[in-house]
Amino acid sequence: MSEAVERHEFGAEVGRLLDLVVHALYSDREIFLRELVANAADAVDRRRFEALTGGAPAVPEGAAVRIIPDKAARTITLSDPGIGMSKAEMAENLGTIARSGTRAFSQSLAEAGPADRPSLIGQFGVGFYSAFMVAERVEVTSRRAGGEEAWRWASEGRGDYTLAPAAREEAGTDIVLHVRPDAEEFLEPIRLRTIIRKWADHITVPVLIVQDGKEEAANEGTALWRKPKSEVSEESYAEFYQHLGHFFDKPWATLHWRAEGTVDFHALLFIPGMKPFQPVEGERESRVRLHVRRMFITDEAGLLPSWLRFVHGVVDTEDLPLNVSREMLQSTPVLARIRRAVTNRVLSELRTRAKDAADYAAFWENFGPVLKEGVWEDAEHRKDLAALLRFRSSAVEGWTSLADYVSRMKEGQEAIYLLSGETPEALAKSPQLEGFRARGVEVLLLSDGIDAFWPERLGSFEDKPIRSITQGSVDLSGIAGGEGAQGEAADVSRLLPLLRDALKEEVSEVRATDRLVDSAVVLAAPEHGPDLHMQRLLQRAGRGFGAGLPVLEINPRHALIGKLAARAETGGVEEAAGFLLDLARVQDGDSPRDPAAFARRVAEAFAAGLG
Ligand SMILES: Nc1ncnc2c1ncn2[C@@H]1O[C@H](COP(=O)(O)OP(=O)(O)OP(=O)(O)O)[C@@H](O)[C@H]1O
Repeated sequence: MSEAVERHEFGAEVGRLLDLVVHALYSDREIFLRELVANAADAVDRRRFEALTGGAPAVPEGAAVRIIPDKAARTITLSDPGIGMSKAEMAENLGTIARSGTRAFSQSLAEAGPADRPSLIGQFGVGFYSAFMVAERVEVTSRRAGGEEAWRWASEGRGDYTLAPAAREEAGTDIVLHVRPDAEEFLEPIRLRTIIRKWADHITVPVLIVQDGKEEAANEGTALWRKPKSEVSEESYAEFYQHLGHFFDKPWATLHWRAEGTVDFHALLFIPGMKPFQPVEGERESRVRLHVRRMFITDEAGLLPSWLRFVHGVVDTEDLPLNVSREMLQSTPVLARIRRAVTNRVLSELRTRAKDAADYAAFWENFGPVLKEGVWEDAEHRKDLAALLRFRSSAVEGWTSLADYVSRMKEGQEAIYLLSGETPEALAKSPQLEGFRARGVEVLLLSDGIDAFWPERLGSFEDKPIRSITQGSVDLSGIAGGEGAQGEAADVSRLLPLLRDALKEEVSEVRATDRLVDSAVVLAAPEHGPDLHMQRLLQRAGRGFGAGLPVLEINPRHALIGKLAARAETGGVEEAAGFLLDLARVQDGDSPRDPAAFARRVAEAFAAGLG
């Protein structure tokens, strides 16, 4: 080994990951080619874009990814004139795992069925390592576009890799795979061509297989989105969709159209039929790809608002110059027009599909929470989005819409009521619902994180105000039908001031309520300001201070309150006051202020009850 060769350990997780990739995906080994060709084509696209913006020398005429199998040497070489990698980039990109750890990957691998496994490689950004499924040694020689030196990275896929100075005339990357004895099938040009056809046909950079000095195109490279709809089969759409987003199912919706007029573009968009393994919530920006006259420009043009970031696809326009710069992408009215058109088209598709409740539910369960973000942050589309929302409800099974809720509202009911919290199961059992149930008034049950936020922004639907039932006092007396709370109400006029006094540090008000039936107490939020769920979120974020104190509501028809009201004459309700507050907290899924003391008291009471 020459002195210039540096030996490096892999980042801590790489070794284990390599092992996982090589063994778990053995039967899908052919995807190594898809991954390496996709990386090479990406590198060409990236160089093209950097050249436009002045950073890198232009991509040479006739740029292509070349695959060169050599039976005698038992190697496969992939060569691309792309952006290349500097020494530091090689160490970073090929020696560590940037995006996600081994644990997340192996967990997903364990959960996924065999058919789904190949797509995980792409989703976790570990495609390069799939080379070791077929190679016992991998050498990567690369020269960064704009750089002077070339470096060679080499590894046998065990604990370490080496980096050494190398030579390469032009910018780009060569990857040499020393094929394992059990993977010789991949030295056959025919086998390679079949794999490219299957996995990489849509790659717009030409992919050539080189044999005996002759080059043969392996991919069709037609831009699928520019073909007329009638010429594209469902399978081609599905393949392209799978290739784009590393999916393995069928898209829930395929939108393929050509816009002509004020702005000219082709678009092919997919709404996935499944949630990606990487939570959508993590990534905020739309990754729809922008092409100009077929050529890939960027996937960071924000072609859709972030609340539609689950949509994948391509928009290809004639109306931008090929040398569009980053600054221009931000300011050009052409893109603003495309954005508007594309957003509206997706919304109209959702509206149409929402007419079939079962079909729409499949979409809603995957991406509903993301769509709700739009109600919160996008004033322009808020109204449209409100009609697309779906909810669990205290009155009906399955999903329901705001329009359906309004159609079921009772005579005299003024508002759309909702309750938000952590899980649908806990919400359905909440004592907050008792009075509403007794009067037959429906309440929408919301359990996504974003639900604490958007209802306030929407404010109303079809002129009916939207109200959280944990906020302020709720007056249900004007609603027709349902008798509400039964039984005699105790006189709590003496009890209330005593409770207020005992709890003055902890609640802003204590009052009688008729919204309870079986429970003795319940907490509510003050009329103005955040509702209870929001208060809890604020508290957890360490911002409870601004949230204000809750209101304690007591049920004068409950035996416990009746007995305390009688005791109020003689005093001694301070201790009971704390207990009532704890009781209300526990009902909402919070901890009592002193859990041990609370538990002791409940045990004593239970024992007394046993006689
Ligand atoms: N031929 C290449 N030319 C330039 N850079 C490359 C090349 N191949 C790989 N890289 C770099 O190495 C990184 C790691 O590649 P890998 O396939 O493991 O993950 P990824 O490409 O980030 O993920 P995904 O394949 O899911 O998009 C790439 O992001 C890229 O920066």
